[in-house]
Amino acid sequence: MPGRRVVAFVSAAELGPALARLIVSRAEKAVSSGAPSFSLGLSGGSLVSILSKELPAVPDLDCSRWLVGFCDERLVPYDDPESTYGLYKNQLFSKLNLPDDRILAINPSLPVQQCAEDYASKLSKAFNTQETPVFDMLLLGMGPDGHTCSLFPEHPLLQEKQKTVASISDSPKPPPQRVTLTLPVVNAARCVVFVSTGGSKASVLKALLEGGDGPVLPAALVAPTQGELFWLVDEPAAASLTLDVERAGPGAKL
Ligand SMILES: O=C1O[C@H](COP(=O)(O)O)[C@@H](O)[C@H](O)[C@H]1O
Repeated sequence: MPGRRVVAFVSAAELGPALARLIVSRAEKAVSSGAPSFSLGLSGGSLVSILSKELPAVPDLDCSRWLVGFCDERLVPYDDPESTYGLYKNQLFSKLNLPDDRILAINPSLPVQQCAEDYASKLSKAFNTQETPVFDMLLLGMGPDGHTCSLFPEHPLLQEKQKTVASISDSPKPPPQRVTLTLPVVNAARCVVFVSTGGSKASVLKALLEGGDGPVLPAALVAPTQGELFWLVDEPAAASLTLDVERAGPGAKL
């Protein structure tokens, strides 16, 4: 795929600081271009601990102009260990100078469909548009089944073209009720970064990046129309790949 960069790091410990540098560089680019904010969409899962370790370690990081949303979220109270917002609030946001009103979170007390509509209207307001919001950067994970956000293999939500945010009540990965950005929003972003680490991702990563039998995996449908696409992986995840992969050393700047 033209423009896609697949970058392999020896370990997740080397990948983390490079990811933090990439976020900071795109934040500086957005802010210096005169944009009112740097809009960043976070995913849950393994990204929570990577970001919670790496971002607070960036010297003098100024997040006062960041606008942070969620690529997907589980419909559980904030104090539930499955709440992505709850995890970031405790592990990351409390360590950054990120004002509360710059964080766009779901309202988990609403029924799931209303919750998705409510989150969509928060995005519309924050991005000041009735059209597709364009995030400066989205950070995505990929499950071992090839799902990303809460977009699962062979699920009808993969066909969603109108909504910016959708609800799902039958997520194959618990908890079953979630809200998720849709593919049109993901593919409108200026920069999309997948982070995939560990040997459990090796076979799906190969199928996804090199093609394979079976239905198209949700993560393979991520192809930003104008933006950059990065796959940051560690050696265990990259172990089965035969395509050309950039090898990055410590201190790599992307
Ligand atoms: O359930 C989810 O899983 C994916 C992938 O998580 P990972 O731990 O395999 O990286 C995550 O991106 C998504 O936000 C989350 O809701």
